[in-house]
Amino acid sequence: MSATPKTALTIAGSDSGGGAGIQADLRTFFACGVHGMTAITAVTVQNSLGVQGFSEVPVDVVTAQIRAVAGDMGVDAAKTGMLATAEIIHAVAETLDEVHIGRHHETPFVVDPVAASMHGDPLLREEALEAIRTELLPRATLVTPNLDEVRLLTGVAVTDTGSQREAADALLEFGSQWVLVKGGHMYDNPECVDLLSDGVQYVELKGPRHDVEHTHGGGDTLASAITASLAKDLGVPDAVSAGKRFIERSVAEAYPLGQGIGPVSPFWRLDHGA
Ligand SMILES: Nc1ncnc2c1ncn2[C@@H]1O[C@H](COP(=O)(O)OP(=O)(O)OP(=O)(O)O)[C@@H](O)[C@H]1O
Ligand SMILES: Cc1ncc(COP(=O)(O)O)c(N)n1
Repeated sequence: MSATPKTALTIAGSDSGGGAGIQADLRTFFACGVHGMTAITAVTVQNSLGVQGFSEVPVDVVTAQIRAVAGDMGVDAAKTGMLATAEIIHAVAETLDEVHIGRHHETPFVVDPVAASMHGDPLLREEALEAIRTELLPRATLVTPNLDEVRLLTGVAVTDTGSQREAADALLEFGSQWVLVKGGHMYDNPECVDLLSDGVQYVELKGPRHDVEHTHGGGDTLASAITASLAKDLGVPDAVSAGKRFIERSVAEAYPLGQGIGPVSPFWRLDHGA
């Protein structure tokens, strides 16, 4: 018998292509050595060319999955990805309080405010943005938006590292403890600069910008790697630094798959032998 590893819960949508969503989260948790658990919110029909459709999971089944694992196995850290509707967000927020997950409890909670796929296909109903602002962000230990999500949530258009700081301040107004404004979409910057802040500290995490077109699942992989480190009791700045190193290697090792955009790869962390 082995020692029980730390546990991480992802509340997100399934990607049939295996590169993003629940599948990206689980393979990242595995590569980071934590036991992954899931509450599936929606089933997408998706491949490397985009999202062809999705069906939401009934709200009571979403919340029952959270209660089932939290009540029995225990959760050391949790994250959200695709939540699809305001109704699901509302129910998830209430259930997280019930099982003591979030910034006002002991268990850290990362919100990746997924609004659309990288192909531009919507994964969140428009009216649900307000539920993310008012119900999820006040409960978040950390929120990890990309630049499109920053604009949707705050109205701030980030074009450079100066406006990244303005966006971080605007996001913190909604009540999360920390924000990470991801800079992957600042394409004219030769580096990928993500800004982490709690309103007191402003930390720029810099890495090389790899010249790869296959970055599907990059945001999910980063948020999951951070969640795995939080589950292992790292503080937020250390967990985010570890996550940034993890995604930088995973982008460098991304592979083509299908006719469109292939996934980033956490396989580098594993033993490639045999
Ligand atoms: N070409 C790249 N080379 C290295 N790191 C990258 C590259 N593109 C993105 N990153 C990093 O990957 C992470 C995700 O960033 P991004 O801003 O692209 O988020 P996202 O849009 O949610 O991701 P995606 O849509 O790919 O799932 C960030 O840490 C970012 O700096
Ligand atoms: C189920 C699900 N969750 C999240 C994403 C975002 O990932 P990406 O921005 O790489 O398309 C996705 N495409 N599908």
